[in-house]
Amino acid sequence: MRIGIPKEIKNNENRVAITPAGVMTLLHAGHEVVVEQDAGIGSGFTNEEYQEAGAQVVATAREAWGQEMVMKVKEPLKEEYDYFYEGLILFTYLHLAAEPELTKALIERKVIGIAYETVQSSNGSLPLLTPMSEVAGRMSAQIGAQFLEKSRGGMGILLGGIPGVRRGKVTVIGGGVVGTNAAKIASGLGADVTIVDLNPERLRQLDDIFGSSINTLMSNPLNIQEAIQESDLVIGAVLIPGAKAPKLVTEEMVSNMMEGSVIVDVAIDQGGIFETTDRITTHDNPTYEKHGVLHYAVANMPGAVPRTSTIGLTNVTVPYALQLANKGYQQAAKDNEPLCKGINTINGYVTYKAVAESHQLDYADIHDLLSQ
Ligand SMILES: NC(=O)C1=CN([C@@H]2O[C@H](COP(=O)(O)OP(=O)(O)OC[C@H]3O[C@@H](n4cnc5c(N)ncnc54)[C@H](O)[C@@H]3O)[C@@H](O)[C@H]2O)C=CC1
Ligand SMILES: CC(=O)C(=O)O
Repeated sequence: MRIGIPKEIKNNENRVAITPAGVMTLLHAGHEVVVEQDAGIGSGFTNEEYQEAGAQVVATAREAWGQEMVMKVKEPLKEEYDYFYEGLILFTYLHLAAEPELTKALIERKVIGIAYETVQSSNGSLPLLTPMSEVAGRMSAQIGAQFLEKSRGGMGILLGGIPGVRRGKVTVIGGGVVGTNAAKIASGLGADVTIVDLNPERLRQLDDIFGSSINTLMSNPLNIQEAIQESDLVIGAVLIPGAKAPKLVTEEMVSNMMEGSVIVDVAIDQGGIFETTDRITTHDNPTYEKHGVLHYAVANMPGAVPRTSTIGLTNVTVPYALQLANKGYQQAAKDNEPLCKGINTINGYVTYKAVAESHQLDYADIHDLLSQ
């Protein structure tokens, strides 16, 4: 199969969908890889390294997009929809529940859209989301700590406090991969951390992992309201796979938060869990203020640490890309149920229920379509 790797064009998105090592893996299996010029530069991989690994380096995005399968990092932007064609296999983050126009474009052009974030193992884990959630979770505590500084717009709190001065309070809503990694870094910085989750079993696991160094709370509106009112930093880390994020924090709750406190809504890529995170921000202009609270809502946080993120991402995506390329997407999906769950659009149909529900579109069962 011929596999194209375009350069990412989102604001400050320096990741790339494949490393030279990944190119070699695909080449050894008999495939061809076409990389857009400078696609890897932001992650520290030169055109020469891709050529030495056996890739063809091309001058334009159109050439990279003109292959049988395209691997990317971020969901395509409007400028890229024009490259879609019937039968293209697009393997990337898609976050379609929060992207009505992209969903429409994929359906109209009959693209086979396979979303990294909905590839799901039988134990419910999301293997192609996990490494980026680890990165974003760790970053969220660092970023929150920075924006609490007075010069960055925050109230001037040091998360770890000092002897004689109280530590900062951090509430993390959602105790999965992002939440756990946020809590690790925040408690490492010395903050007083509370994790809120809906799943009692997950709360038990968190209690086993962290012991008495963090607090756990059952997710309900009252607990959330009380926890965030006294928090300096609140991190949004809830996910219902494939679905639009639930708005768990109302505007009224935000209006009762302390002046100069900070919200980092990591779940913004699925629409965000705060009523007040009503827009996506960029690395260039990452925050805005509402009700005296600083809001950070960047949807590609790992793009800021591209070297770590690209290697972490491609470690997990390349084995799946290899299956798609070796067998074709139909057989690969039939043989591998977790990969099958990644298929969100095919031949003009939406095959991920939560995406169809988000946009009131008809849903088609992928298994029925694959057996036709
Ligand atoms: N902004 C960015 O750059 C990035 C964003 N993300 C996003 O971060 C979000 C979280 O991802 P993961 O941690 O990997 O997901 P996960 O599936 O590991 O964790 C989600 C957690 O939310 C909990 N949850 C569900 N409903 C809840 C509720 N009503 N109240 C409290 N907790 C609830 C679940 O029990 C689970 O523990 C996703 O939207 C993901 O796409 C991930 C990486 C980068
Ligand atoms: C998960 C995602 O969308 C990202 O890493 O940018």
